[in-house]
Formats: sequence, C-alpha cells, structure tokens
Amino acid sequence: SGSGSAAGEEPAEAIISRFQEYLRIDTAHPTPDYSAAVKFLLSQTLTLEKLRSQTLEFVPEKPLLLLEWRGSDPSLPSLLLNSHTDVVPSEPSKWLAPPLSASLDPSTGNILARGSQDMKCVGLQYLEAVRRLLARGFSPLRTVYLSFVPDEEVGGHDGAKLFSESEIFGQMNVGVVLDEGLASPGEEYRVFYGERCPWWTTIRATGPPGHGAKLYDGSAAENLARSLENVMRFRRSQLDRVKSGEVAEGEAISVNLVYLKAGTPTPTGFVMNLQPSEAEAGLDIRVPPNADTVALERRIAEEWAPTSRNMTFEFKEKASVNDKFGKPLITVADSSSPWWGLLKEAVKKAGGKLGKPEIFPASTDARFFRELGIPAFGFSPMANTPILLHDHNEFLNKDEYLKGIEVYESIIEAFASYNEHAKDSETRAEL
Ligand SMILES: CSCC[C@H](NC=O)C(=O)O
Ligand SMILES: [Zn+2]
Ligand SMILES: [Zn+2]
Repeated sequence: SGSGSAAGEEPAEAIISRFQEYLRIDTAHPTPDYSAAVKFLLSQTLTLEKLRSQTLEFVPEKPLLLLEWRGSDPSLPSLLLNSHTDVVPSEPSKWLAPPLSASLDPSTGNILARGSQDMKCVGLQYLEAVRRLLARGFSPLRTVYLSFVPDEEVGGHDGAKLFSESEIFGQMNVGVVLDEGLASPGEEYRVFYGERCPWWTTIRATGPPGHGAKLYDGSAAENLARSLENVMRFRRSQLDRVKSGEVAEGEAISVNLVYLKAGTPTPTGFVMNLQPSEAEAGLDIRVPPNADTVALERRIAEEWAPTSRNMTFEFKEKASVNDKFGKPLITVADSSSPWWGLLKEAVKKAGGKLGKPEIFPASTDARFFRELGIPAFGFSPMANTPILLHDHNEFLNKDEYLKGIEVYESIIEAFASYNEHAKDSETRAEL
C-alpha cells in the first residue's frame, strides 16, 4: 500500500501530531475556516489511493468533504461515518492554554483544544482507522463513506441537512450511520440511539403601557411573568424526574429561559419609569422522541402563551419527533438490530464496553439521517473523560484518542464486512 509502514509500526507521536494539526485549524464560529480544514483532510488521504474524494458545496464557502472507500459489493447498503468540522467559539482568557494550541501536557498526556471532544477527535479517528485497515490489506464488502460536514453547531441546515436531501446522498444508499456521542467519565462508552428535538420557542406578551408607579392589571410584563412562573414550575417538575432517577436526562423535556426582551433602552440602560407594552422571552425546549407532543403544544398554547393574557408564540425551530414514515426518530438498539449487535461486539473485541443506549440530550446531525429512516448511532469513543464539550479547557487524553482508533478499526471492519444474506444461506444450507 502507499502508506509505507504497517499500521502497528507507526509511532504514536505521528498519529498524535496529525490530531494536533487538525485541532489547530480555526474552524470556530462565527468565521470557521472550512477550506483549511478540507485542505488538511485531503492532504491526509494522499497516500490512501483507494479513497475517492469529492468536495461538495451545497452552500458557497461551506465545503463538505466526502470520501468513498468502495466495497467489493457496492450494491449493498453502505456505511457512513459522519463528523462535523466546525467547533463552537471559546473564551481564550479562561483557558489554561490557548484553545487552538492543542498543547499536550507531558505529565498527563492530555491534549487541550476546542474540538478535542466535539468532534475533531472522531473525524480523524475514522480516518486513522481506515488508514490502518488499508495498511493491513482489509477489503470492505460494503462501501464505506466518510463525510466531513460544516455548520453542525449552527443547526446543520447548510451542512448535513442539505447533504441528506441531495441526489448524491440518495445514490450512496446508506444503510447505517455513525455520528457523535458524548465523553463518559466512567469505564463504559456511552452510545445514543436517538436525541431530543429542539423546539426553540418565543413567547410574547402585550399589554397597556403605563407610568412606572401605577399598579394595574394586565401589563405586558405581568402577562409574561405569569407565563414564566408556569414555565419554571414545569421545568422543576422535569428536573425532579431526572434527579429522582425516574428518567434519564435525555428522556425528560427540558425547557430553559435563554433570553428576555422588554423595556425602552437608553444609551446607558433602560427607561425606569415606563411599563413596556411588549415583552418577550426565548425558550430552548428539547423534546424526547417519545414525548406527548400534542400535550406539550397544548401546554405552550394554553399555559405559556394564552390568548387570554394577550400572548402569542412562535417556533423558531421545531424539529419533528417522527421520521418520514411517522415513526419516532429512534434507531433500534436491541438484539433485533444486526447493527446494534455488531457495534456491541466490535467495541468489546477492541477491549471496550458500551453502556445502555441513551437519548442524546442535545441535538446532532444524526437526526437528519434518522429522519430518512436510516439507523444512526451517536458514539464518540471517550471513556474515563469528563464531559467538556462547549466548555472551557476541553481536552482529550492521547491514550484515549489512540484507543478510540482501535475501537473504530474494529467497528468499521465489522460493519463493512456484514453480509445480511450470509445467515439466510447458512440457514438454507442447514434445511
Ligand atoms: C438545532 S441544531 C443545534 C445543534 C446543537 N448541537 C450541539 O450542541 C445543539 O444546540 O444541540
Ligand atoms: Zn458536535
Ligand atoms: Zn457541539
């Protein structure tokens, strides 16, 4: 093969410095340098002649890199390994070292960088695993695709969404997707079979304005505040269900107040003696796939934004909890799914252990693939690691990173070799 040395012989330092190089590319919002990321990733594939690459631009300046490793039977549904290239911004002054330095602490082996967990680790681990499989002459039965997509952190509309709706995507005949998960502080890896859907909602109240000294019924601020009392009561009831252990984090409905808007601004603050005629609040609501959405929508309309209190509401984002067949947007994760069985076994074979499948508490690009009815697992192989995505001092230990490459090597081998007809023919042979 063109990669030179065999997989096992490559020094860990070389693998780690490639990871650091990717982390140092500034793909932070609001001005992610996507072209630099794609250029770097392409440079990583130069020795991998079996990979065909394509740069897709569904939106100008937002390139998506698609790599294809053709299987020996391309008619079988393919495996898609998806990762996003963008990262969230950071506040460098609150970090131990600059977030783009990807500095490695020699005493701990921790690599500190924005994106070290979310999710440049995963993107490059896919590629490293493929590099090793190629080096040892593995030949996939199913085609394996790697997609490096832009804009996940700002909703995925110009990235994974357009990709999933594209003609190219249809031609790829994707049978199963791997996308991001979360770090796990314990020994077991976390794995996600669904996620909560964002319902970003604004509620608005109106009411008569008046002197700041006047007490009267039905001001906009009073109308909104009454709603917020209801919102907060509901929020506490959901949090209590999580705290008591009745449900896991991803199975409760979360609602958080993310902004408040009212009053008359002045150059130095706000007018203090005028009651506003309009008041608005922003709610980040996350809805688990099995939630009673009819009841929730009724609650929003009747308790949080009732017309009786002069209120209206609007969904800025309202992701569907169902796929295109009307089924909840979840991937089967039990013994009835061959992919689930393969995933569990492959992780075990690499010396790891999967925890119970969970609902991802936030959102990922996996929802666009699940919407098409394609099974998708959220999985980032980071055990013994505090959850630091979007946080200060995000880091990943170099040994966890290297271990994750072996885990993906095992998973890709298992998925790409899976022949669903083999079992049938064996059974037929027995009969
Ligand atoms: C609705 S798309 C937003 C995606 C974002 N993803 C990760 O943090 C999130 O807020 O969950
Ligand atoms: Zn992410
Ligand atoms: Zn993120």
